Amino acid sequence: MTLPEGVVYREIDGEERLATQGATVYGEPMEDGWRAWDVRRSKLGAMIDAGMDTGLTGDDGVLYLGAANGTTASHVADFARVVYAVEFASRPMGDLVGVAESRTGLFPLLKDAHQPETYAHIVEDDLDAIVQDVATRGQARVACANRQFLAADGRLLAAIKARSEDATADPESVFDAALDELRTTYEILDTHRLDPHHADHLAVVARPR
Ligand SMILES: C[S@@+](CC[C@H](N)C(=O)[O-])C[C@H]1O[C@@H](n2cnc3c(N)ncnc32)[C@H](O)[C@@H]1O
Repeated sequence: MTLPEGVVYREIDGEERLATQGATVYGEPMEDGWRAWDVRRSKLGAMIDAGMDTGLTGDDGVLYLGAANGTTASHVADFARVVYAVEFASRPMGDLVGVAESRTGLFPLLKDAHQPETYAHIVEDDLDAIVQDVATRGQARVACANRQFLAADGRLLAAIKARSEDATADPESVFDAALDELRTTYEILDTHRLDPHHADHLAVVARPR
């Protein structure tokens, strides 16, 4: 497995953990400036830990959709060149702004990921990756609407939460429908169920068509 530069496995508190270097954010164990990246609390962390090829190399340009209070976005900002972190709820945004204070490449944007035109003047083009974890209805639609920011060889790294689309439907049929919609805009490179840490979530790696 190739980890992005700036992401390592190392022993923290006597346990081999995925880790990045930066200021603490959510009370995660730390050692020598390295922060344990809790894969139970981070879908991208779980994707990397599962050995998925994310295409991230370190020093990446990233658009993060659904940044919440910055648990995962902070780890990405520890190794990426720039992270545009979109979140539409004001409460987690307050925390995210605090997280960005110690990370010069992290730009919190209080925006709706369904409306990329409202941040297209801020976010640069030709980004290396879109990390998406919006856990809301229309997850494939969000990914397709934001494709414009990706470089031709960029990667969509999305976590699709079945229950956010339909709480009663069989997750597999929800995932099939989401993948079909994604295929209108992306070529699917890999998928992986994130159970048990993230129940009924499908991780997707894709590139623009
Ligand atoms: C599961 S949480 C994200 C957790 C975060 N990715 C992490 O690992 O630290 C989903 C977040 O997406 C946000 N969200 C949902 N729909 C959104 C939208 N249309 N635009 C922006 N943010 C959205 C929610 O407010 C919530 O904070």
